[in-house]
Amino acid sequence: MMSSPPDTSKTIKLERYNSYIRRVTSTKLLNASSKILFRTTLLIALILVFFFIFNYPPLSSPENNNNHHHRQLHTRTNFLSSAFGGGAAWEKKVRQSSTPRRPNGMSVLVTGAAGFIGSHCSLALKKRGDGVVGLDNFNSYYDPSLKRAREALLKQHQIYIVEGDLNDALLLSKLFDVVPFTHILHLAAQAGVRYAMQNPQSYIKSNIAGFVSLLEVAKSVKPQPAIVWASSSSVYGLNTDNPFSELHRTDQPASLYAATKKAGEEIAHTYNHIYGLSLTALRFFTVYGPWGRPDMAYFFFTKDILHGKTIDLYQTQDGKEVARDFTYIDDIVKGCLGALDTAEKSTGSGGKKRWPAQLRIYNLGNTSPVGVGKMVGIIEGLLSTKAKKHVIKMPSNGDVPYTHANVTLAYKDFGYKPTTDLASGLKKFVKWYVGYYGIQPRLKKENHLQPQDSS
Ligand SMILES: O=C(O)[C@H]1O[C@H](OP(=O)(O)OP(=O)(O)OC[C@H]2O[C@@H](n3ccc(=O)[nH]c3=O)[C@H](O)[C@@H]2O)[C@H](O)[C@@H](O)[C@H]1O
Repeated sequence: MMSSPPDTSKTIKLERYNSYIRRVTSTKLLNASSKILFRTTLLIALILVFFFIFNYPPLSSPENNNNHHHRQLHTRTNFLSSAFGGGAAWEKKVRQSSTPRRPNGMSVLVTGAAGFIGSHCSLALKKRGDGVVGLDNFNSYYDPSLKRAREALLKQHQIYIVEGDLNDALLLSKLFDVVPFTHILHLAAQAGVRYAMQNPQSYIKSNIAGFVSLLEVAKSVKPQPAIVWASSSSVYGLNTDNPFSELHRTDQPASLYAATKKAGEEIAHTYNHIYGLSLTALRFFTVYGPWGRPDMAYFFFTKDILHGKTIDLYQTQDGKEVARDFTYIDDIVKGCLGALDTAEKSTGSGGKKRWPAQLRIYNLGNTSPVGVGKMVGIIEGLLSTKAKKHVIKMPSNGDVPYTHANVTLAYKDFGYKPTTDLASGLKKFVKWYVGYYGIQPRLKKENHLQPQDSS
């Protein structure tokens, strides 16, 4: 008799049930362990964030940490440091470059260090043993490759230029965290009188907003640095008294460029008055020389004459030649260093002044104006090439007919005495120009125009 098959349905059901329980349990276990993993990761992340916000090791002097505003900026910059190449290696470069090599040497932040006057002043400061760190945004107002070449020259002298903008308050604050600068030589600006009609906002951005951004940081740090900065002969505008004295009126600017420089002088007054910042404005008069600015007339006249291109020579409305108190770069550098050397310490702390601080304005010119026709004549002689001239009435574009500096005040306070006449200065410029651009013009032997590499 065939026995009936055993009834397995119950066993199968039980096994299915068991395997279902096993699957559910293992999934639950898996879920539980991922939850633990997720929560642990979250906790670690929170601890890290907390650590970075409140416990990041301070880079600044202990005084800085007393300043709440400054500390807030400081904390935020730590997060951004990678954005502008911060970090240990960056800080080391900044520290090395800014360390003075002479007793009681200065530690100077030079803004616009890749610019014409900025690069010359940085080199002069470094050569005499002061510490220098540059700041420059390398904008393309004129050929940035010239700015890069100046940067390379400074690098050969162990001067580091930080690439950044004046309006980047976090970067400025970070720089002061790393170095307690004793001085700022503020030369970064949107220059050029006529370009202001093409790009007015760039003047507001650099010369007003950028200046205020720098002053805001300078007034907050402890100790506050002393500031020497570039104003301009153009502030005399429509003034007709001659030679221009610091006592003459400067409330009639002829260009937006001049207006922003004049505004800078008023803003400087405010920061001196409220916060006790020591501020010195230098009114530069048409500065020229090796490594100069390609947007300036002497520079592009040289280029155009060499290329056989016609140049425009401006005349006043009544048919007179326009003239400038052209000032050679080496004289200007001496003036800048003299102003830095006689700058007194700022007097503010914790957001207000403790007692009145120094506030100064000086003309730095050459004291002997030269007509643009004569200037072109000198260049023609040096290049042994006749210029193709197009004499026109000065367009109404912000230009002024005449500048002439009285420098008595700068002489009295720091011995400023220009010593280079236009012919000698232009000779040095042309030597540099033909060397830098690798040009061999039909040089007269007697001009001795062998290329040189710097001034
Ligand atoms: O002292 C300053 O504070 C300023 O100096 C400089 O301005 P300026 O004195 O105007 O120099 P610059 O342009 O070289 O013109 C020189 C002469 O050539 C005449 N000029 C100019 C162009 C032209 O095509 N033809 C011409 O005759 C022109 O009429 C003038 O007579 C700086 O650029 C400026 O940034 C600011 O720092």
